[in-house]
Amino acid sequence: MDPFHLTAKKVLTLVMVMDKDQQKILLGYKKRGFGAHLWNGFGGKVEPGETPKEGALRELEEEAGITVKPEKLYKAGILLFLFENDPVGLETHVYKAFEHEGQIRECDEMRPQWFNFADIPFDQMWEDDRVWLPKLLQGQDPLFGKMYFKRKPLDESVETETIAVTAPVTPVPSATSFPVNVSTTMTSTSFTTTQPINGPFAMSDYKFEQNLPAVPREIALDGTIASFEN
Ligand SMILES: Nc1ncnc2c1[nH]c(=O)n2[C@H]1C[C@H](O)[C@@H](COP(=O)(O)OP(=O)(O)OP(=O)(O)O)O1
Repeated sequence: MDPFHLTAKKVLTLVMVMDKDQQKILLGYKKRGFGAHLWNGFGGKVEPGETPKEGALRELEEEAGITVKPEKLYKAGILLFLFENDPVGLETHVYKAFEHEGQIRECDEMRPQWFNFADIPFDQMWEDDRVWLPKLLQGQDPLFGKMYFKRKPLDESVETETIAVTAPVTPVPSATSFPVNVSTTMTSTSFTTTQPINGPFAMSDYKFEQNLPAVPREIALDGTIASFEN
C-alpha cells in the first residue's frame, strides 16, 4: 500500500505579503496549533461556502490585521502536502500580495514580522519553504507541487532545552524544633523540555510540475490536475 495514498484532502490557504521596493516579506510566528513555533505566511482552512481566495483574505485579516484588495491578491500556486500513512492531504492555495491596507497587528495565533529577503529564517520554517519560497521571491510562480513528509523519529527530531526554574522554598519546621524562625530560601531546579526541530515532520521528497498552461484549480485525489483557474 502506498503510504502516501490519499482518500481525502483539506483545502487551506497561505498568503505571502511582500514589499518589492524594500525586498522584505511579512511572516508570522505561529504561537499555537499546527505548525506552532514556525514562521510562515498567513492562512488556514477554507470554510464551507468560501472560495480559497475569500478564505485567504479572511485569514490574512484575522492573523495579521491587514486587508488586501481582492484584485491585488494573486494566485501563486498550489502545494499539496502529503503525510506518510495519513490519507488526508493538505491542498494549500498560495497567494501573493505586494500592497496591503491597515495596521499590522499581533493576534493570539500569530506574531507578524517583516524579514529581508536575504534573512528569511528557513531553519525555523516548514522544510518545504526553502524549496518553493525562493522561486516565489524570484517571480518563478505559479508553483504547483507535491511535498511528501515523513514523521521524524523522536530521537532525531528533538532538541532538548534545559530550563532552570528558581522557586522559593519554605522549610517546614519539625515539631521538635518548633517554634523557629521560618526563613525562605531560594533554590533552583531544572527540567528538560523537548521541542521538535522544524516541526514534527521531515520532508522526504518533493515534485514540481512546471510549465502548466494555467494555475490549477485543484489537485485531484489521484494526483492529477482536475481543472484550471484562468
Ligand atoms: N508544509 C507546509 N509548508 C508551508 N505552509 C504550510 C505547511 N503545512 C501547512 O499547513 N502550512 C500552512 C497552511 C496554512 O496557512 C497553515 C495551517 O493552517 P491552520 O492553522 O491549520 O488553519 P486555521 O484555520 O488557522 O486553524 P485553526 O487553528 O483555526 O483550527 O499552515
